[in-house]
Amino acid sequence: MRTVPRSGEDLFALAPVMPVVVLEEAEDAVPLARALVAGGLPGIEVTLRTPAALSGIERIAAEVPEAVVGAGTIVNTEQVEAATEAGARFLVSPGSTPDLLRAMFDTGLPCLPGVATVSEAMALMEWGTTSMKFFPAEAAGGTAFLKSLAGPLPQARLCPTGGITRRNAPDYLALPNVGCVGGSWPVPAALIASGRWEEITGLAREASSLRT
Ligand SMILES: O=C[C@H](O)COP(=O)(O)O
Ligand SMILES: CC(=O)C(=O)O
Repeated sequence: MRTVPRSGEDLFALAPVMPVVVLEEAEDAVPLARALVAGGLPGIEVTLRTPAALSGIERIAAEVPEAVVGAGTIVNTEQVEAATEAGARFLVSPGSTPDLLRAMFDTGLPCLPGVATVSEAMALMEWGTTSMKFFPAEAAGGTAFLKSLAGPLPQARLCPTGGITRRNAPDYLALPNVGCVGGSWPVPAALIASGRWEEITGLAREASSLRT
């Protein structure tokens, strides 16, 4: 069944962890997505950091209807267009600039623009959104930053990413302003490169049971 996320909150509701994928080979996209879905992680962020990323998004969107594939590491307006054309169902950026935000929101897709400061979170709320990525989470203050942010900006809901591990993820997920966490730990490059899909399903299963 195809799930259609309409908001950042819908993305947060998919699973406690959003795997952040760096795809070297487009052929790996479909088995990887199937492995993640089988482990309970249907929301998948494929970062636009490799030449294979857009083709990978296209393949997942076409062939794995149970997955909700989005594009990450969007840093310019051309990538917004390319990701949308490839069939991305949500858009993620590591940071926020006015031109990028306008292009992302114009698509009508759910978006998680990146913030690392209080002013950036406030600027995003002026755009009318309370759903955002907190990047780079560990380097920019981690759980202490999020606890402080919840005082003045309790409406902001974030997906911390960058330095999250299976060990510190529960500390983030316990916070009321964390919608989900993002991380590469369920999708290690070495396991993808050697096609060890069952091991990835195992990591995904462990990640998907982190909360509740
Ligand atoms: O830049 C963000 C990463 O792709 C995800 O962060 P991580 O590798 O620290 O989990
Ligand atoms: C940090 C992240 O998720 C991104 O590169 O979009």
